[in-house]
Amino acid sequence: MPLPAAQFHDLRDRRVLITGGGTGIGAALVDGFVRQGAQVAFVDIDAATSLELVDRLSVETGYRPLFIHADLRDIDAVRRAVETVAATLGALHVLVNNAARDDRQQLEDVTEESWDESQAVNLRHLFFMSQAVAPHMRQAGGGSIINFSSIAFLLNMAEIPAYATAKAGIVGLTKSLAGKLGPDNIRVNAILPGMIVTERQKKLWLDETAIAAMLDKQCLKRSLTADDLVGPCLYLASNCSMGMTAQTMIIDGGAL
Ligand SMILES: NC(=O)c1ccc[n+]([C@@H]2O[C@H](COP(=O)([O-])OP(=O)(O)OC[C@H]3O[C@@H](n4cnc5c(N)ncnc54)[C@H](O)[C@@H]3O)[C@@H](O)[C@H]2O)c1
Repeated sequence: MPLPAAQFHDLRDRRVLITGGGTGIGAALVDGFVRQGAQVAFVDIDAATSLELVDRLSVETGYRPLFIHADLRDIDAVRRAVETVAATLGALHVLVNNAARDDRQQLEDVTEESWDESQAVNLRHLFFMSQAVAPHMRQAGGGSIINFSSIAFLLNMAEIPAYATAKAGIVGLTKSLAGKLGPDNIRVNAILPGMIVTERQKKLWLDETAIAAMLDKQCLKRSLTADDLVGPCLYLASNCSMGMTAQTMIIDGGAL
């Protein structure tokens, strides 16, 4: 199903930073913000795929998003990325904290190291990204931070104890940051996707049986794709949602 070509005119020239923008939902978001005429930067650990995206968008739209190759588990690299974006594009208006890695693990196999690794890749950088962008958003007169959580933490899924904990933590983080940053006109909201059929999901976890089981739960009887997240994210970034902060938006085809 093609995306409706909605334009959020206030997003033109807005400076936007997206984490994990190289593939999956993040790549659809980079594409979506570029097509709004925003100035887009993204961070990813996967340089090859990210540079392919930059080249494709450059050919298709004439705009080259700024790609920063960094590992978000490294908090110094997180801070450097924000400073690079601010120095190159100017003070940021929008941060989309999207990067994550939904590794499966059995209860008995979780170690202290694997637990900390999961929180580092799925939770910690969202706080430090937000901390680093807040002064730039204040300078810009306000901003919007959009944190990607997941409905997975509400589904009693046995094989993702650390990931589910991180995704639940993102909702708490969103509400705390919204309370702190609201007086500076910085809004903070979370998106909880349901089953989104991306290349990685198809390769690792989503066989026909898993897709059929989720479609059975959904009200909408089609698989959602990365494009289904673009409109909600643009809306949360735009002033169209200017009264909305500290909220969670569930995009799951009605699975919950
Ligand atoms: N796909 C789904 O079904 C689904 C469901 C619920 C929530 N989500 C959430 O949506 C967001 C995007 O998911 P996705 O399915 O597109 O994931 P994905 O794995 O396809 O993409 C994640 C991106 O983040 C990057 N990344 C991972 N670790 C990184 C690191 N340490 N440093 C820098 N970049 C890193 C990856 O290279 C990749 O480009 C995630 O927060 C995920 O938890 C996805």
